[in-house]
Amino acid sequence: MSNIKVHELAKELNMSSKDMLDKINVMGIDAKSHMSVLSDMDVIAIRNTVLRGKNGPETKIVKVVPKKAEVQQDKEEVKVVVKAAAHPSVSPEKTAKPQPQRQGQGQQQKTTNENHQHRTVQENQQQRPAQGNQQQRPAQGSQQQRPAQGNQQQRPAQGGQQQRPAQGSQQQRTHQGNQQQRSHQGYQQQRPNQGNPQQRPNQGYQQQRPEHGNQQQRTEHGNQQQNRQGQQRNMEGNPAQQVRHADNKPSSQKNTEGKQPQRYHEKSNAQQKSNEGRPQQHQKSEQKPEQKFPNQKQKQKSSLPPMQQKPVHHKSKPKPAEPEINMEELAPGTKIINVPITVAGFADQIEKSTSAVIMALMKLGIMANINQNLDEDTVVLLGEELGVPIMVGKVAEEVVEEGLELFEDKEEDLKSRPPIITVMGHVDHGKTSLLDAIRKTNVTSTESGGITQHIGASEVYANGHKIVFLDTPGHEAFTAMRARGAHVTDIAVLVVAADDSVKPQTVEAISHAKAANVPIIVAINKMDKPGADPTRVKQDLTEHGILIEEWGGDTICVPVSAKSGEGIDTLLEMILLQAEVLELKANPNRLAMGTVIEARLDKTKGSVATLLVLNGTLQAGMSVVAGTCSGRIKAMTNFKGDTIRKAGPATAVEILGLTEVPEAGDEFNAVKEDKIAREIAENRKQKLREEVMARNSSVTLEQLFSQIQEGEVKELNLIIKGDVQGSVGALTQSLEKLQNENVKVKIIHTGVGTVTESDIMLANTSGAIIIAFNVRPSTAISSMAEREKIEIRTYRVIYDVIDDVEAAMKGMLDPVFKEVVLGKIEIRNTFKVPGVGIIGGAYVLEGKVLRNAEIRLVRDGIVIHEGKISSLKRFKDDVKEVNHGYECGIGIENYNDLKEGDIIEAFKMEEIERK
Ligand SMILES: Nc1nc2c(ncn2[C@@H]2O[C@H](COP(=O)(O)OP(=O)(O)OP(=O)(O)O)[C@@H](O)[C@H]2O)c(=O)[nH]1
Repeated sequence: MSNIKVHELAKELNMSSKDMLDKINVMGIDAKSHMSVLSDMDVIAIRNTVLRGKNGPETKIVKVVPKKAEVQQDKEEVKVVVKAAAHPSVSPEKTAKPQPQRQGQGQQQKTTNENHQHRTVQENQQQRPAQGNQQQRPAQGSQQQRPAQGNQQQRPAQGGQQQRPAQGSQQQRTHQGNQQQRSHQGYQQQRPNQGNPQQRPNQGYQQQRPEHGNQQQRTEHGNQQQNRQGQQRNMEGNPAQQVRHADNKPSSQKNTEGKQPQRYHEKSNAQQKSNEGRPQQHQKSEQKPEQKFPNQKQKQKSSLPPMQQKPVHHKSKPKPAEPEINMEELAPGTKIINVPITVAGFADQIEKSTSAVIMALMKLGIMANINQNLDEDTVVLLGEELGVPIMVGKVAEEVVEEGLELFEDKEEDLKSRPPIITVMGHVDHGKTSLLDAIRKTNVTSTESGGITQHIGASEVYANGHKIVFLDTPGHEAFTAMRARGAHVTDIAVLVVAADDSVKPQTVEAISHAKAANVPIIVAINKMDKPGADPTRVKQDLTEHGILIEEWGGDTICVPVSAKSGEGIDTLLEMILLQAEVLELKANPNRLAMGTVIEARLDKTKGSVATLLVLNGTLQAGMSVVAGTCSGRIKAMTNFKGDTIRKAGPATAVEILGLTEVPEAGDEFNAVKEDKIAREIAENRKQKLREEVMARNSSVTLEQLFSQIQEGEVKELNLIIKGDVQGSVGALTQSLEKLQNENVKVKIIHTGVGTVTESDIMLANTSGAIIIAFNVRPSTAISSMAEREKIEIRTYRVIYDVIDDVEAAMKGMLDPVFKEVVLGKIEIRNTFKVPGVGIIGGAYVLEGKVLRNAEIRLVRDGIVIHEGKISSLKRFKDDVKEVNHGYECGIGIENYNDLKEGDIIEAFKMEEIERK
C-alpha cells in the first residue's frame, strides 16, 4: 500500500480534495472520502489520468439552448450538457456523469440553476430526482444511478432551502456535483442537512421570504421524508416562524399533490355544488402567483388582527380570491380552521392535546413547539394524520416586513464563505484549551502581540483560509442558539480527552449536533498524556453512532494535544476539507443579515452586541434591526478589538448603537433607514406580546393518555436523566421495549446527572418529556421547564417509571398522586447531638417546611435519601412549620449523614384524578 490518502494526492496534483474524489470515483476507484487510503496501483492510475488529462481530452461543458417543450419557465434558461471526455479506463456509463466544477470555474455552469437542466445531463437519471420515494431506491444500484441517490440524500437539506439565497447553487450542485455527492455519500447518509449550513444564514428569514423555487422542485413529488427533514430545520426553535413545508412549496404546490387544503369561505354558498371544492383547489393552485413571480404577491383579504392587517411599512402578501364551499357538504366532524394558527390553537380547535399535535407533526418530520404557526398545508396534513377532517377557513395574509432585503441571491453573486465552528465536548476535556491553542497557533503564525479581545467568535487562518470559531464552547450554547431559531454552526468539533474517552456530556454533544444535523469532526485531545488511548475513544464513539473514517465510517477524527499543539494544524486542515464539502457560500454585495451571538448592557457604552454576519456586508453607520431591537451602528470592532468599517459574510463584529439589548440567537438585518428599523422592531414587539398571550398549553404524559387511547400518537419521545449509568441504562432498555400497536417509546437522549438547561431545550425542540430518575432539577431548571411547558417527571423507583409509561400507553393510568413541593431548605452547618444524631442548621430558601412533611435530601442534584423529618426546631422550640427566610434546626429520621450544602426538599403527595 502506498499509504497515500486522497487529500494528499490531491495536494500533490494541485487539485482540491473534492475534485480529486470526483475524479477517483469517475475512474471507478473506491474511495469514500478525502481520508481514504489509496493503493499503489490506484495512485499510479490517478497520477497518469490527471497528468494525461491536463494535455489530453477533457470533460467539456457545453451550453445548449433548451427546447421549449422541456422548459416551462418564465425566464430564459441555458441548459448545460456535460460531455465527458472519452477515457480508456472509464466506462461510458461512468463518464456520463457530470464532472464536478471547481469553484469559480466558468460562468457557464453558474447559469444553470434549474433542475430541468439536470435532465439533459443525466439521461437515465432525469426522472430520478422526482422519484423521491423509497421503493424506487433499489433501482439505484448501478453506478450510473448513484449520483441520483446522492441527490436524494442531499435533498432533505435542499428541501428547506429553496427560499434561501444559495438556492440556485444548491440546485446546480445537484447535478454538477453529483460525483462529489456520491463520493461523500457517507457524510450525507448521516447528515441529511449537511448542505444546509451554506444556506443557514437565512434560515430564520424564511417566513418573510417571498416564495421562490424552481419549477422542477415544485412539481416534484419528492420523498416525503426529505421534505420533512427540511421542514424540521425550518421549524427548529423559531417561535415566530411559520410552519412551512420543507420544499417551501406554497399551498398551491401541495394542491397538485393532492394535499390541497379544503377551504371554507365565510360566505358559504349553498348554490355551490359538492364537487366544486376540488376543482377550486386547482384553480387556486393555478392562480397562486408566487410560483412564477416570487416577489409579487396579490392582495388578499386578511383575518389577522389590525396590527398585522395594516402594519406600518409592512406589505401584505397577496392571495387569490377564496373559493366558496358549501357547508352542507362538509364531512361530519369537519373542523374549520383559520390559518395561520399556532400549534396550541390548532390543538384546541380540533379538541386534541398539544402533545398529540406535536407528535403528529413529528411524524410529518416537523419539530414544532406549541407557539409556532402552522400554515394551511400543514394544517391539512395534520388533519389527515390525526384523522380529523379539516377545512381551511380564512387564510390570513402573510406579512412581509418591508425594508428588509429578502431577495434570493443569484448563483453568480455567491462567493465562498468561511466555515463557522462550535467546539463541544465533556467538561475538562479541553475545549477551552483547544480553542486557545488554535488561536495561539494562529496568532504566532500570523499576528504579533496576540489577540486582546474575545467578542464571542474568533477568526483563525489555515492555509490562507479563514475559519470562524464561536467562542462559547459547549453544546448548551449551541442548542440555546438553536432553540432561538439560529443555525450558525456549520461544523461541530467534538473534543474527547484521549485519557478519559466518551463521557456523558460527550454523548449530549453528539445528540445535540445530530439533532441539528451539523457534521461532527472528532478531536481526540490530550494525546500528550501517558494514559492516552485513542483507540478506546474511537471504540466508545461507535457506541454512540459515530464511526470514524479510518474504520469505514464518515466522521473525520484528528488526534490533537492542546498542550503541545500536536495535530492542531491537521485539525484546521480537516475543518477546511469538511467546509469544502459543504460548499458554504454567501453574497457579500447585499445588506447584511445574520445572528446576534452575544449582547450585554455596558454602563458606559450602552447596548453592546456581537453580531455574526452570515450574508451580505455590514457597514458602520448602517441601521440595524436585531430581534425586537433597532438602532444605528455607532461603532464597529472586529474580534481583535480593531475598529472596522465593513464586515463581510462569516465575520463577527461588536457593535454599539442598538437602543436595547437583543438576545443571543436573534436574527439581525441591516436596513436602509433608521425609521424602518424602528418600525420593524416595534411591530415585532407587538407580535411577540400577542404570542406570549396566546401561550397556554403544555406537553405532559397525562395529556398523551387520551390520544394514545384513540391511537393517534405513534411515538412517545423521552429524555432520561438519572443518578447512575446503571439505572439510566436499565430504564432505557426497559422503556425502549415498551410498545403496542398504537404507540412506541423513543428515547431521544439519556444522561447521568441532574436535568440541565440543555435537556429542557432538547425537550422543547423535540416535544419530549423528561424522566428524572433519582435526580432533582434545580429551582432555576424547574422554572425554565415550567416556562417552556416541558414536563419533568421525577421518580425514585424504576418500576414506577415503567408502570406509568406503560399505563399511559394503555390509557389505563390509575388516579395518580402528584407531588407538591412545599419548600426547600439548605443545610448551612451540622451538629452532633448526643443521643439524637446529626442535626442540620438550616435556612428555608423557598416555600415552607412542615414538621409532618415528607422530605427528600438532594446533594449536587442527586437524590440521596427520602424520608421523614425527625425534629424541626426554631431555637430550642419544636415547631410545626418554618417559613421562607427563617433559620431552623432539622433532623431526619434514620439518617445521620447530613452535610453542609445539602438541600432538603419538603413535599406532600396529593391525589389527582386522571383526565
Ligand atoms: N496534558 C494535557 N492537558 C490538557 C490538554 N488540553 C487541556 N488540558 C487540561 O485539561 C484541563 C481542562 O481543560 P479546559 O480547556 O479547561 O477544558 P474544558 O473542556 O474547556 O473545560 P470546561 O470549560 O470546564 O468544560 C486543564 O487543566 C487543561 O490544562 C492537553 O492537550 N494535554
